[in-house]
Amino acid sequence: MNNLSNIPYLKKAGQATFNDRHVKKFGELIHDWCCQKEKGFVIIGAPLSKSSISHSGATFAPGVIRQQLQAYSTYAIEEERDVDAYIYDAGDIEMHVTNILESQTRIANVLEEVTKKHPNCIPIVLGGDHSISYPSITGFAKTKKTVGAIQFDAHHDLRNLEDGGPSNGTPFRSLLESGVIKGEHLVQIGLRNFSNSKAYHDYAKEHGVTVYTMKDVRERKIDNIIEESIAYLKEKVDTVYISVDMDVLDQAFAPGCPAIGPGGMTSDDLLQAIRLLASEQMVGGMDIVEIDPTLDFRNMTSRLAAHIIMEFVLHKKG
Ligand SMILES: N=CN[C@@H](CCC(=O)O)C(=O)O
Ligand SMILES: [Mn+2]
Ligand SMILES: [Mn+2]
Repeated sequence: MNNLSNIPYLKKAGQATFNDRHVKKFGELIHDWCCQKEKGFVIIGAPLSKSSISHSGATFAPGVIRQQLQAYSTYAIEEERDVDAYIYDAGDIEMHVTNILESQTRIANVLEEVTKKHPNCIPIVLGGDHSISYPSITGFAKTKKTVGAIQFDAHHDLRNLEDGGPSNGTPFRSLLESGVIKGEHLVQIGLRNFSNSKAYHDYAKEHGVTVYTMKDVRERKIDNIIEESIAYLKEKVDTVYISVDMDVLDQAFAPGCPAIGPGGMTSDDLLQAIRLLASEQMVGGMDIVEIDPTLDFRNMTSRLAAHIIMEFVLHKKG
């Protein structure tokens, strides 16, 4: 065997990079999943984007978000604290090539299995388009009592299913219609003008969904909105799942979303919302969806997703 490994300075491809002995990379906290039962976080990729109503390469997002986690350090200077958490990477769920319903069933089954076998691990699901939230929350809810959801989104995602089946425009309609979550247990934050229709706003009102538009976000501090949402859900549900559709952000912060537009949230507000939610014990799961890395600029949107994960892990209580 030609043992090149003995040659000084010759390293494995991709590993001949600068290393500072005093810096720990966030990626070093992430371990392969090997059925541990400890408390911690488990990253699961759900690379489905054939269900998107507009062109989407969100199937590539789990891999790109993982790469971004390798780029940052574990040190949070604002808190003067190093993140010290168990994060497992369970890998990606294999999607069916042509059968979207089959792919969604696989997502539900995996979420159910993971949360059943490892009830102390908090799932962080990386989409994929937003259609993955229906099966993800369905699987997650199987082992929980009453589940509520806080959805960050420019859109209601309450579209009818007749016009296109279970797409990225329908996950919350499906969750409400299947009874997995009740309308009064759903809080939507960041809805924007010209991105929705009256019919779906009416549907949301009729079903008791709490809606905070961008006007609410602009006029009230995000802290107040989150505080109010949690106080409201605490009275009604046992567990809260956060669903982050990255198109809730202004196009300036999230160029890698299929449905970009102006007048959205700042990355600062979204990260602050995540910090506040993470510090609530009842928050038990999260997904991040709608990033198409093929549309992105310097992986800005995936970097922000990585920061959402890092702030969530840093601030998580319970
Ligand atoms: N989660 C996204 N929902 C959007 C989809 C936008 C798009 O893919 O173009 C919606 O229903 O309008
Ligand atoms: Mn959206
Ligand atoms: Mn959405």
